[in-house]
Amino acid sequence: MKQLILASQSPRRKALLTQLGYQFITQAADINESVKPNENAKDYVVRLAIEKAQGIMSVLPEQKHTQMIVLGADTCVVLDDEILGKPANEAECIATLLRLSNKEHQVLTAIAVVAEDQNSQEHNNDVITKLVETQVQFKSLTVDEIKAYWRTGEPCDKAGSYGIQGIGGQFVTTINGSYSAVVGLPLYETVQLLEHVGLPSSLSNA
Ligand SMILES: Cc1cn([C@H]2C[C@H](O)[C@@H](COP(=O)(O)OP(=O)(O)OP(=O)(O)O)O2)c(=O)[nH]c1=O
Repeated sequence: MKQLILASQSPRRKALLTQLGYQFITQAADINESVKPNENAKDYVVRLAIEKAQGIMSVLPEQKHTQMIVLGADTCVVLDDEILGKPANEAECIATLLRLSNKEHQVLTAIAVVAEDQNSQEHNNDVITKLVETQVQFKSLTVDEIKAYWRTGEPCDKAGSYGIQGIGGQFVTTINGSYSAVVGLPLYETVQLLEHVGLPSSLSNA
């Protein structure tokens, strides 16, 4: 038997994985999200996705007849090679959204799947990853508009201070890439990785 665990506290990731028809449980991974010196954005999101998945795998109790499979993900917004994180307060939200205003930025989402190696005594678990990059173009924003957006409460827990799936969707003029990746979990790539570790999608006969 296999048990899938989503290493996330994000309601959006939970909803997206549910949308695919997978049975899973969630467990929030508590990791240090600071960027390492000289670490680029792509390396950063991949490292965090792996650390979230491995962090949960390392605290799971061993099950005799069940193989544990943990999925972790991380999303960040990048403008001119700079990572724009979640806003700590209104001023940071305003500063971030003014920078995104009338420009194109990148949203990077990495996913990592760690599958328990039941034959190994040393916990040599396999890790596989995917990185998805999406280009997002914003309309021009005014400070008043951004202040009103902050008051909705939507930006506070979102990378780049906006949610494309919510009220913030009206800022986006075009997107080139994966919508689900911007929200937090790329559906196509998630199925690819899960199928690779023996968890077929609900549409597969495998
Ligand atoms: C750009 C963008 C980000 N986001 C979200 C996705 C992520 O949940 C969040 C980025 O933070 P993450 O650190 O990737 O995830 P999280 O802290 O919400 O959850 P966990 O680490 O437990 O998995 O921003 C949106 O919901 N919509 C958007 O349009």
